[in-house]
Amino acid sequence: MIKQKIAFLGAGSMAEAMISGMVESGNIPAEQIIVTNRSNRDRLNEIENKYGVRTVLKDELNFSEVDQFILAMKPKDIDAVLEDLRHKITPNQVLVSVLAGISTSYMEERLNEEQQVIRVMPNTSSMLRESATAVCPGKFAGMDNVLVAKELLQSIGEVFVIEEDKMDVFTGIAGSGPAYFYYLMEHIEETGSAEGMDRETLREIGAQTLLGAAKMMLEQDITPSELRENVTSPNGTTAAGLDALNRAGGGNAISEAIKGAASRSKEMSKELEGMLVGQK
Ligand SMILES: NC(=O)C1=CN([C@@H]2O[C@H](COP(=O)(O)OP(=O)(O)OC[C@H]3O[C@@H](n4cnc5c(N)ncnc54)[C@H](O)[C@@H]3O)[C@@H](O)[C@H]2O)C=CC1
Ligand SMILES: O=C(O)[C@@H]1CCC=N1
Repeated sequence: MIKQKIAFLGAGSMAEAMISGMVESGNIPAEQIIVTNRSNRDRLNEIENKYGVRTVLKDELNFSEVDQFILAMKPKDIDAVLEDLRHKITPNQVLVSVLAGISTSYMEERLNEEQQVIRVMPNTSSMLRESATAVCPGKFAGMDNVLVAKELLQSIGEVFVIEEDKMDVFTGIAGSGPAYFYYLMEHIEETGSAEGMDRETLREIGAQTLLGAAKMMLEQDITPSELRENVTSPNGTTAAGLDALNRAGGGNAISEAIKGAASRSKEMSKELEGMLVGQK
């Protein structure tokens, strides 16, 4: 059971997915989770009523009672948040950031000396405790706090400790990844309904097919290529489908999606730095 007190700075969709999974897991009591935003009390009330966590506006937060802050605002708001936190936090407190594209050094440089920062990348499947989450400690993060952050994140899915230079591609694969599968499902529904099937049934069929394939990959000791070959009879339907997929550039499209998201992630800290220079 996690004993630390956690405060979410930000109460949007990513924060809610994490809160939901954490509370559901029972690994941390809801009363040890405090959720804040800038001014939207209705949203805080909604979160409080749904999950039983404590909520306050950010300016009402008692900073000294918090062990780990989870930064869950948009990347564009990071400078204002760090400027505010710099004056309020102490070196024994930890900042866990879910922000895409914002490096640990970007945050460390804008805080007081030797502040503990941990960069993480969950995804919205946290809500069902099925996230694939990356963790990457900054250079001042203490091992005991990294372990607590890991334990917290394990309550919302699988955790992968990775090096920071892999964080952008991880974001392209797993942070943004659910959207690619939803996009795939949108096309499955579109195509099936054009053939006269109803969308609700198609959603179940598509999702079950995806879930089955995901479980085969996780639970069988076989590579995806071998699994694909096992589905593909010579001169059969799968061969025809894969051939059409290749001709339409399916494999390349997936690579390009990951590279596009990763390159956007790389760009984001730089863009913020550019914005600051531009303002001077
Ligand atoms: N949505 C997703 O699938 C994922 C999002 N992320 C990251 O999570 C972060 C949040 O994303 P969303 O939840 O989608 O955004 P969102 O726009 O839904 O939520 C942002 C929240 O931050 C609050 N906020 C802004 N400034 C604040 C401050 N100074 N103090 C406290 N709260 C403040 C806003 O009021 C809002 O509640 C982003 O940085 C994103 O890169 C990471 C992984 C996946
Ligand atoms: O689209 C974004 O920037 C965020 C980060 C990963 C998923 N959503």
